Formats: sequence, structure tokens, C-alpha cells
Amino acid sequence: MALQELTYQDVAEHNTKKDLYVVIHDKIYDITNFVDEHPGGEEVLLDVAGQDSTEAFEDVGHSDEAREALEPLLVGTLKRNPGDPKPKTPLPGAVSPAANNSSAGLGVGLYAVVLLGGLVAFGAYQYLQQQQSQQA
Ligand code: HEM
Repeated sequence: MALQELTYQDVAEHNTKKDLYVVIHDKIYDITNFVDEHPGGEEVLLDVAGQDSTEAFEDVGHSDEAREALEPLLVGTLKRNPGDPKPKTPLPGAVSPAANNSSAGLGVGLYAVVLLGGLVAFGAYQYLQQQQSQQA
């Protein structure tokens, strides 16, 4: 079956046990027939029915097997509209370029702040040393 492009609103309509879609890493899965098989129980899946469950899925630390179990359930990809929630936490080294950029941006930003703080402290230390040696 060809993959559909669905919006959040479309996915949100599939939020019952008999018709259950979830979004994981911007891909849409029809997990209706998987709910009863889920080793983690149906409750957690019903909690995220029709929603982005990337975070919930990744927080559990699902195995490669679990990821493989997703493949046959794929029905489409997510089409983000302006104002939709941002992508959830990406996989380490994830394929989604948008998600990757945002996390890389934060990482680099954080390094920059730490580095800058270090430089300022070092500069101040040097300055004080110089002042002291001039006084002596
Ligand atoms: C929608 C696609 C999902 C699939 C295909 C899936 C698949 C699996 C599989 C195969 C396992 C067995 C352990 C493993 O191989 O990692 C598992 C365990 C588990 N899953 Fe999921 N899962 C999905 C979504 C979720 C979500 C959204 C949650 C939300 C919290 C969740 C919570 C859990 C928990 C708590 C376990 C551990 C159960 C235990 O060890 O007692 N799963 N899942």
C-alpha cells in the first residue's frame, strides 16, 4: 500500500482501540492489530493513541526487535502544519534532519556557553595576576 501523508489532525482521528494510529519519529503506524500483542500492555498504547508517541517509545528503550515490529505497521508519514507540535526527542544519530539540527544546535550552543565562560574566567585570572605582579 502506498504511504499516505497525514497531518496531526488526521492521525488524531484514529484514537480508539479499534482504530489506532501513533506517530513515532514523524512516521505513522497503524497499531490497531498490535495493541493486544504489545508486551508492555495495551494501556500505554491507548494513552498515546492518535498522538506523537516518539518520546514514550524512546523512553522505554525498546529493543531492535521492537523497532522491527514497527516496520510492517507503517502506513504513512507525518505532514507538519505551522503551529503543530515540534518533533520529539530524536534517536541518537537519527535520520530526521530537522530533528537532528535542533538537537545539534542546542549541543553546540551549550559548548559555546561553557567555552566562553572558561575564556572569561581565564582572562580575569590573567588580568589579576598581571595587576598583582605590577604591584609587587
Ligand atoms: C507503537 C509501537 C510499539 C511497539 C512496536 C512496541 C513493541 C514492544 C516490544 C516488542 C516490547 C518487548 C521488549 C522489547 O523488545 O523492547 C515492548 C515492551 C514495552 N513497551 Fe512497547 N512498543 C510500542 C510502543 C510503546 C509505547 C508508546 C509505550 C509507552 C510507554 C511502550 C511501553 C512499553 C513497555 C513499558 C515495555 C516493557 C514491558 C516489560 O518489559 O514488562 N511501548 N514494546
